[in-house]
Amino acid sequence: MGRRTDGLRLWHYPDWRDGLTDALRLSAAMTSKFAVAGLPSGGGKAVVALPEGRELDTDRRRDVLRDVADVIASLSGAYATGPDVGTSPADMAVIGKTTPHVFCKPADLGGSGDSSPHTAQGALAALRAVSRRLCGTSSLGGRSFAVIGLGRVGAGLARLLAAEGAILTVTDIDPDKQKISDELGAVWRSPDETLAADVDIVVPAALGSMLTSRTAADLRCRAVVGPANNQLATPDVADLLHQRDIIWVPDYVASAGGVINAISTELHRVSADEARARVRAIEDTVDDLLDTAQRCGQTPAQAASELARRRLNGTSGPTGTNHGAVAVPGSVAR
Ligand SMILES: NC(=O)c1ccc[n+]([C@@H]2O[C@H](COP(=O)([O-])OP(=O)(O)OC[C@H]3O[C@@H](n4cnc5c(N)ncnc54)[C@H](O)[C@@H]3O)[C@@H](O)[C@H]2O)c1
Ligand SMILES: CC(C)[C@H](N)C(=O)O
Repeated sequence: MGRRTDGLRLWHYPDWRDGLTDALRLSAAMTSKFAVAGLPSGGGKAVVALPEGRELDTDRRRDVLRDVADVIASLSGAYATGPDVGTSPADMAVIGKTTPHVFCKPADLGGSGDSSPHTAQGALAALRAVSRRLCGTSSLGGRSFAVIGLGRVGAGLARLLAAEGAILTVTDIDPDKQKISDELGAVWRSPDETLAADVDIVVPAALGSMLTSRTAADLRCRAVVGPANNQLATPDVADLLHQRDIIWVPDYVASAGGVINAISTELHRVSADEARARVRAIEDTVDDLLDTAQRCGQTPAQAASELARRRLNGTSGPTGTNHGAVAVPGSVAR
C-alpha cells in the first residue's frame, strides 16, 4: 500500500457520516494535489466530526487527538497527517507523542511548523499567474480581490495582498475577524455578498462546496482562485464557470504551498530557500495549465485533471491512484 499524506480536520458536522463524506472528497483531492505538485504520496485526510454546537475543552481536545494518534499509529506509516481546518502545529505535537507519522510539528520539536503561511504564498503565486492572464502583469497592486474566510491561510493571504496594494473585500462567519478587515483597510461584507462582489478575483479561503450552480450564476468576478480545498459543490460547476468566461484554477493546484513546503523540508530535507522556490513555482504550474487549457480547448479543471492522471499513471511506488480517509466519528468527542 502506498503512503498517503495530509491534514487532520476537526470541524462540526450535522452527522458523523457527513464528516466521512468530507474526508473521502478531501482525500481524493489530495491525491490530485500531490500528483500535480510532483510529490511522491497518495492523498489522505483525517476528519474528527464534532456534533454541531459541541466545543472541546483542553482535556477533551487532548483525548480526541490521542485517539486520532492511535488510529494513525495503527496504520503503520501508510498514512501521515498534518494540520487542516481546526488543527494547528501544537495539535501535531500532541499526535507526535504517540506516532512519528505527523508533519508540521512546531520547529522546536523538529517539524516544519505552521503550513498556512506557505499555503498563502502558494495561493499568491497562483493569483500572480491569473493576474498576468487577465491584466498582462503579475503585479497585484490596484487589483481587486474578495477573500472569503479569514482563518490562518485567508488572513495571511489577505495581509500579503494588502501589502502589495490590492483592493480588498473580505468576510468570515466569525464576526471577530472584522478586526482583521479594519486593520487591512478592507471592506467587510457578508459571505454571500463577498462571493458575488464585483472584483477581479474571488479568493475562497474557507470551507468547501461554496461554488454551486446557483452561486456560480451570481458571480461578478473574472476569476476564482484560492486556497480552500474542494471549492466546487459538484464537478460540473467548473464548466459553468468556463462558459461564463470566469477562470477557475483548481483548488488542489492553488492550495499546494503548505504540503510542498512540509514535504520539501521534512522529507526531502531541502533548504528553506529551495522550499520557498518550490512553493513559488506554483505560478509556473498555473501558467502552464492555463496555456494547455487554451491550446487544447479545455477548461483549466480538465487540463489539471489530465495532468494529475498522467502523473499517477506514469508513476509507480508510493504515488498511486489510491487515496485514503480516516474519519473519527463524533462519538469520541461526545
Ligand atoms: N492550513 C493550510 O496550510 C491549508 C493548506 C491547504 C488548503 N487549506 C484549506 O484552506 C482553507 C482554510 O484553511 P485554514 O487552515 O485557514 O482554516 P481555519 O480554520 O484557520 O480558517 C477557516 C476560516 O473560514 C471561516 N469560515 C468557515 N465557513 C465560512 C463561510 N461559510 N464563510 C466565510 N468564512 C467561513 C472560519 O470562521 C475560519 O475563520 C480550508 O479549506 C483548508 O482545507 C489549508
Ligand atoms: C498543509 C496540508 C496539511 C493542508 N491541510 C492541505 O490541505 O494541503
